[in-house]
Amino acid sequence: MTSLLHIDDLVVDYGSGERAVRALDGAALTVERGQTVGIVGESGSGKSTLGSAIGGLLPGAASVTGGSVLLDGEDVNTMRPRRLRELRRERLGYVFQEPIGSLDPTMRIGKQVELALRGRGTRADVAEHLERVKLADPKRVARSYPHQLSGGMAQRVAIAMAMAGEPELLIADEPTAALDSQIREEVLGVIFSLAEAAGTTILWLSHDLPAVAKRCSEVVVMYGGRVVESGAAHAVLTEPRHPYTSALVRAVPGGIARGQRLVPIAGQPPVLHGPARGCAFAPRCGDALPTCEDSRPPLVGVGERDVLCHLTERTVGAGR
Ligand SMILES: Nc1ncnc2c1ncn2[C@@H]1O[C@H](COP(=O)(O)OP(=O)(O)OP(=O)(O)O)[C@@H](O)[C@H]1O
Repeated sequence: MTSLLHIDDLVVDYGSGERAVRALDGAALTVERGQTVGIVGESGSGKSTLGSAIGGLLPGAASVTGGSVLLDGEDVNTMRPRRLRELRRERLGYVFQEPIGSLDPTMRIGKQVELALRGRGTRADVAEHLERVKLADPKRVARSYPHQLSGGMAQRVAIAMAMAGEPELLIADEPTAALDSQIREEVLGVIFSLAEAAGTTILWLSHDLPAVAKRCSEVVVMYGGRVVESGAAHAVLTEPRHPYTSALVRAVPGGIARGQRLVPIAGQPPVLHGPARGCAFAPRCGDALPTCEDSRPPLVGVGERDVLCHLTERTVGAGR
C-alpha cells in the first residue's frame, strides 16, 4: 500500500542567488497511516518549512528546488493549483502556533466553524464541534468574534475547524507554544484524542521532547534541513544513535531517560547557503571524523530506524 506521505530529497530555499537560505537540504521522510509523528529539532532546523511544503503552503519567498512530496502517491510540487486546494480542503488539516492567524477577525466563530464544515453544518453541528474541543460554553463561543476569546479558546476553535473535515493528515506546527503551561496538556489531549477518534495521522512539529516521547509513536529528528534520525519514539529518545539526537536528549531538563544530566548543546545551528558539504552537525559533534566535514553522510538503517551519520555507517555497515 502507498504510504500516506513520502518526502524524498526535498530542497527548499528562501530567496535567490548566493544569499539564499537553504531551509531544507535534502529532507526525506515517510509517514504511514495512523502514526503519530513528532518532528523535533532546534529553531531553524527546517520543521515549519517541511510542514508548510506538505500542503503547498510555502510563502512566496520560498522555492522548491529539488525533490518530491508525495501525498498518497500524488506529487504536491507538480499538482495543479485547483487539485492542491481540493487536497488541502479534503485531506489535510493545519493547526499553527498562533490560532488568531487562522481565524477571520470579522466573522463570528459559529459562522467560521460552519464554513469549515463546508456549509453543511447546522447550529447543533457547530455546537457539537466546539464541544468536542472541550470549550465550556460552545453556544457563547459560537456567537463571539475571535478577539473576544483567550489564546487557549482560540486554539481550541482552530483545532475544531482543522478537524471538522476529518482530515487524513493533521499538521500541527507547535500548536501549544503560545499557550500557558497549564492548558498545553489539555490542548494536546484534545488534538490527540480527536485525531484518534477520526483515524487522522498526526505530524506534530515540536520543541518538547518529553511530550513527544509521551504522545507519539514515531519521532523524526531534524538538523540543518535534513532528517538525521527517525524511528519509534521511545526507542530513539531513550537510546539515540545520532550524536545530535543524543545531545538534544541530554539537553532536556530532567532528561527523557532518568539519570541524565542537563548538558546544553554548545554552538549554534547552521544557516545554510546552498548544500552542506558534509554533515551539518560536524562542527558541534564531539565524535566527528575527518570525513564528516566534507562528505555528506549516508542514510543507514539500524533495525527499525534510520540514521544519517558516518559514525553509524562505520559501526553498523553500508548505507541504505
Ligand atoms: N520567510 C523566510 N525568509 C527567509 N528565511 C526563512 C524564512 N522562513 C524560514 N527561514 C529560514 O529557514 C530555515 C529553517 O526555518 P524553519 O522556520 O523552517 O525552522 P524551524 O525548525 O521550524 O524553526 P522554529 O522551531 O524556530 O520554528 C532557518 O534558517 C530560517 O531562518
